[in-house]
Amino acid sequence: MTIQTANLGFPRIGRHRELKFALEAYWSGKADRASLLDAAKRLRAENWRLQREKGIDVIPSNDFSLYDQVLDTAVMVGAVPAAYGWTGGPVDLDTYFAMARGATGAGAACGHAHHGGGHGVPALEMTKWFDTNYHYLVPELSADLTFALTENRPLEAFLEARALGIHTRPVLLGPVTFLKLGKTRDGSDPLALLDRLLPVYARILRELSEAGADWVQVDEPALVLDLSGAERDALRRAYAGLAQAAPGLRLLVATYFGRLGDNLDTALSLPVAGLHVDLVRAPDELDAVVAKAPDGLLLSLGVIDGRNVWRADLAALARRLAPAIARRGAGKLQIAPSCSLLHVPIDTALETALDDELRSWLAFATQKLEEIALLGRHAGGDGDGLAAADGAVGARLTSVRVHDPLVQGRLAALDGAAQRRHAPFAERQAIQHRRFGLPLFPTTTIGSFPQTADVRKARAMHQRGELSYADYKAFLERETAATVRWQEAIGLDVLVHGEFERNDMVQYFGEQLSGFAFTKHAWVQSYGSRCVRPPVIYGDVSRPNPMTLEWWAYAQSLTEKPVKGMLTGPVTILNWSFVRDDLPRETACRQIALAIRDEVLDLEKAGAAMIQIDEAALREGLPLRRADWRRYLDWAVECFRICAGGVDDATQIHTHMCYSEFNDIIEAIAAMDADVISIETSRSKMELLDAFTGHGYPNEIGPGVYDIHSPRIPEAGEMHALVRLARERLEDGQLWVNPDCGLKTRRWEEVKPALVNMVEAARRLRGDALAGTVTA
Ligand SMILES: Nc1nc2c(c(=O)[nH]1)N[C@@H](CNc1ccc(C(=O)N[C@@H](CCC(=O)N[C@@H](CCC(=O)N[C@@H](CCC(=O)O)C(=O)O)C(=O)O)C(=O)O)cc1)CN2
Ligand code: MET
Ligand SMILES: [Zn+2]
Repeated sequence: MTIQTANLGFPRIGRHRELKFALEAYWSGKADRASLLDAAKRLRAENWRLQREKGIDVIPSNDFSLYDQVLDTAVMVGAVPAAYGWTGGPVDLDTYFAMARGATGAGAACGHAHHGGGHGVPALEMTKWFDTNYHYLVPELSADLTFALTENRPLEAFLEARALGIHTRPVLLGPVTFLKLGKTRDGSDPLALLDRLLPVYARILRELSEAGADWVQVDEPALVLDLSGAERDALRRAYAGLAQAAPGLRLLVATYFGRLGDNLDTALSLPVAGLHVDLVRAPDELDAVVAKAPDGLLLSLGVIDGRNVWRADLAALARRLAPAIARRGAGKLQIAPSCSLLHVPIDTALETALDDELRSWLAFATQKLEEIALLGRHAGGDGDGLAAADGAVGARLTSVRVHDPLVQGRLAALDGAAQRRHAPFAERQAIQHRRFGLPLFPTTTIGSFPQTADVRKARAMHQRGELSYADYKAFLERETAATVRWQEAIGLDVLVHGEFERNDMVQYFGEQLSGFAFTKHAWVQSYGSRCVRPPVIYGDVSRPNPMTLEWWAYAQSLTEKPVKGMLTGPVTILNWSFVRDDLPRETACRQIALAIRDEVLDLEKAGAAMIQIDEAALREGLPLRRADWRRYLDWAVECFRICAGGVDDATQIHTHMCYSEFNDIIEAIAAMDADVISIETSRSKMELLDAFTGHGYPNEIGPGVYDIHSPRIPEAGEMHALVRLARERLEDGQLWVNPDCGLKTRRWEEVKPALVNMVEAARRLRGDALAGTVTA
């Protein structure tokens, strides 16, 4: 028995990151508009052909984007804020990129900044797409916004595919999720705009139908979130309207990233022709969905994991699906990935440096298409035809490479003591203040300094064997030394080594830990043209050798000032890696925590007096449903404490978090008990600090005063004013002065004057404090 197969979306960056290079060439003025659009068109064609070749019956279109699909939707419906100077009609490319990345006064796209735009227009705010490491641009809405169709992009994509002989199912971001992801400047409810938005969607659907589309995929991942009654009503109202938009056109509502849970009845009651469910995140929902779905509803079963890289156990899946098929009939079902394949790399075949065994365990987007096709052909059977394909799955679970008795023993012996610093914070603080003798408002940075083209080039040459390790190391030492001297010269109080040796704050550690595999070409889009290669955790994790020690020691040897040891924390490493599916996440995280603890203790032994453990992704890893928060936060905080718990009271533990909102989780942040936390606050004008004030947060805090996502250089006066706002909320003795985040994506020309100004701001603050001019 065969079942129809479908895909929800394919990575758009390109096998060799063609889109990244085309975008960056365009932004830098090295290539023109036509060559960018041409590169994009070639990528779309390549993706459609691949999906057809692999045997996918239902192929998506309009899953491509030059920058971000949420931005595309905003632009399509005319949600372009006045600041961008758009006056109607199709939104041109430079306005589009100005919304994505900001623009300088001349109206040209700015340097390599992704975000923020000097004197011209700032970019839209950017934030995490659900619980992924993909970032979308936040639609800026207002109560008086009138929507208008600027250009029917889904229609263009549909016609483009048809010209290649491929009949596609266009993808739209659903109106309710779109509004829910947006923000209104006036604080009004974005969903109040729904009735004005629906006619635009209706017109898009009508035009698609007239052009010959028979199905449209409408993504409503909001259905896996905690929804209010009003939000559920909005969904019902939206689809009651859209279902009437075009006679004969069928809508499939796609949900993903979690269980429907208490939204299941709402989802099943929408007057649409199809519903997609994520059966990887919510395997237990299959029975309920099948039992409750109205007879005529097409169910798209998301059984191939769109968020992870492991080969699926197809025989087991076929067996699991058999009862559903028997009950509903193959004609009313589709086999699909759990979500768009945007979040996985493109093809394992490029990973020629991985050993064959490991590679045989992996499925990237291309292999997932094959899995979907295979399952579609054999579903409903006894799985016999699939047994051969699954050899790799069994081999992985039992492989000796995966299991390390030493790690397991260490984990079993772990008790609460590992997590406890000796003295409470107040006592540690006194000891540390005596040890360091820092001034009030000590200045520091978050870790990385500019990753210039030269630094990346040297690393690439070293990897290709064109630069010896000795020469590469000497090069990095020169960069590090120059950066340490410069920090000293401008009068920063606490220095960093600059992270020049790191390709990425997660991958760098993944490459040195046992139990991790790393890839050469397995890029995944993070935002716009920026990509990451998430390491793959396949086995028990340990740290065979120190990972950062020599870089820290080298930097510290050059100065009397404290240089922070710089580590990425276990929760962030976990959240930004592909993780094992044969072990609970929290267990994998504890293993990483023990490895980082080893590094912390080695750094301390070598003399590091301050050690920063970055947990940039701790807040972002928060489960989508509030009911799941407590459990996650408990083990996430425990893991951080395992890293930090072994050090002396005189050793100062720092942590850093960015893009974070803390109100909901401030108690967990306090429970981490880092001596100093640096956070992103400059754009929110210190409002973020209210969370810390309201709860009487006792430890030290460095609220970011320099928005590193923008090429703009802040004045000393502005930063001084920001810290004055912070002083209204916190004690002087608690406050540090630092940027929002690392400086790796910035240029030296921006960083140098900005940090000089930051040091000047701290000097003025010390003057204020002496003069007692500001009440604390
Ligand atoms: N993992 C992760 N997630 C994160 C962040 C982060 O820093 N890391 N920050 C937040 C924002 N996300 C970000 C994601 C990526 C980048 C970023 O800068 N990515 C770089 C790649 C970084 C990298 O891995 N660099 C490698 C490889 C560089 C490269 O492309 N080399 C060329 C060759 C270059 C040459 O020959 O000159 C090649 O391989 O083709 C290196 O430096 O070694 C990019 O897309 O350009 C920044 C922020 C949230 N999530
Ligand atoms: N230490 C890291 C850096 O400065 C922290 C970055 S958080 C995304 O780059
Ligand atoms: Zn950061």
